[in-house]
Amino acid sequence: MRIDVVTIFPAYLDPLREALLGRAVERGLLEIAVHDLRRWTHDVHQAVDDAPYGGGPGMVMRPQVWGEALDEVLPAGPQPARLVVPTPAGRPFTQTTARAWADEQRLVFACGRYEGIDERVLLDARARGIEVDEVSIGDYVLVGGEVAVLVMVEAVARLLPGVLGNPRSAAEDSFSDGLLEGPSYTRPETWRELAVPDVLRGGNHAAIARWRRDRALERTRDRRPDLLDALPPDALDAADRAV
Ligand SMILES: Oc1ccccc1-c1ccno1
Repeated sequence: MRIDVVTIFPAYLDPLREALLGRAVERGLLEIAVHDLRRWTHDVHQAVDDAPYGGGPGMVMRPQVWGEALDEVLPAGPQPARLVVPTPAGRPFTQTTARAWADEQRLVFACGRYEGIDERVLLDARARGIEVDEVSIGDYVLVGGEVAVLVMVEAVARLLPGVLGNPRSAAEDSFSDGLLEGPSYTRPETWRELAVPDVLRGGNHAAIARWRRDRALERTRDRRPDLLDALPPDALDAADRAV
């Protein structure tokens, strides 16, 4: 997969070169290119924004600059690329989104700032046959899209073959079965007079699986009842419903 990010703050994306993602890039599992949007300005001030039509606070990012940038980064014509625009007004980005995007050949992220990007940039991209997703990483407002891109790129990249050391990690993490993951423990057996649950040390794999499922159901019911409501009717068996 190739990922392109267009931003006025390229250094914000430096964490993509670190740790797990950095190693994935070095191993050729992933290609990441970060582009400074100001490269496509032509004025001495490298202006990327202007006052909003209709008035109101803040500034809007100029279509000319974004249009030239995306013309270069996302050439015209049918192509297996998806343009992702993080915005508080977007559809929710979820693990389901991450799984779907992990199958894409190319993802291009447009980091908006200020009051956002002129709407015509997205209309023009769609008119050029490009899939455009406006997505939100949560119900809160950031200063710009860069942090949202870091979140989404990590969520997608960890699902790519070979990126995680153990593929079971992605298959068994939270949301993989529609539930939140339950509690985890490691050595020592007792720490500050707190003991690891006996069942986890007993070696009975069926009992361990049941215990973990029960804790996941309890946690999901307590913290995210909406996820339980969204499960398909046959997702919970009688033992689950008894929890
Ligand atoms: O609040 C934002 C500002 C700019 C770009 C994205 C966001 C955002 C907020 C939540 N998800 O994305």
